[in-house]
Amino acid sequence: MQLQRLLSITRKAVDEYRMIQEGDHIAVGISGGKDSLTLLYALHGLKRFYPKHFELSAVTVDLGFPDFDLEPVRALCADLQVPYRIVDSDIYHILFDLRRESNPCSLCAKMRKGALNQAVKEMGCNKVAYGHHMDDIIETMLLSLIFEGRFHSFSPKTYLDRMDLTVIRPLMFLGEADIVGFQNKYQLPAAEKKCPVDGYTKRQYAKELVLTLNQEHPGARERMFRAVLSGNIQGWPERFPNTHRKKQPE
Ligand SMILES: Nc1ncnc2c1ncn2[C@@H]1O[C@H](COP(=O)(O)OP(=O)(O)OP(=O)(O)O)[C@@H](O)[C@H]1O
Repeated sequence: MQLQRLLSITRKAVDEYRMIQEGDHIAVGISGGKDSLTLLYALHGLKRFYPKHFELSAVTVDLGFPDFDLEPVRALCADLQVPYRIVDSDIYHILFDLRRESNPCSLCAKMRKGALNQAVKEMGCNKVAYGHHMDDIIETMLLSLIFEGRFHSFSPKTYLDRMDLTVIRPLMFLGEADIVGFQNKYQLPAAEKKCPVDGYTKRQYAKELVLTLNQEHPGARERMFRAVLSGNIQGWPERFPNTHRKKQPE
């Protein structure tokens, strides 16, 4: 995928869900993986021509995984002239050495988000951007259906009251395959994942389920995504379709 296409699809999400306002300071949450590095490129590119001016920073909560090297990410941020902060944490040590958790994902996410939001606030940002994409949204919807008995997925834009911080997900219209294509084309320095439970999670199960459903019923993946968009899911903001590239009110 070309940078131009990435920017166009990102802009569609940003416009239609009014993710960015004049004067925003947005922190990109960087895990080191392909999604968040693609997001960094997307927002860095958008910043150059988007009519609403915003500041961009980047932050990683270092979970403390052995041999996890963030130097290439640091170099990329320096190259793009995006201020970058690494926050050290003991999350790996707590989960895998002390507690020996067999299902560490939800506790890990909770601790990581706490540390990330705190750092973002300290950096003076009012928004934090996550690299979640279309397939993440579909998989989360399926997991919610199967395990919680409700039609739900995370929202494109969420205001966190207690933190006075807004979470945005500008890659929501981008499929994972497009991100892999972008990563390969632009040689993104994605850090190798070291998580012991990778590949054995419920999310992996949902990923494989979507793949199978889509193979057996071509187009099912897109139809599920459309259902999410039009599903009046609790907590989702109003969508302004086709406002893409049209002038928006302040
Ligand atoms: N350690 C972290 N520090 C900062 N931000 C993070 C961290 N981990 C995750 N994030 C943010 O949360 C998003 C979703 O996290 P998740 O663990 O689902 O990532 P992922 O799907 O593996 O994406 P990626 O390819 O970016 O690792 C990431 O895209 C990123 O924006």
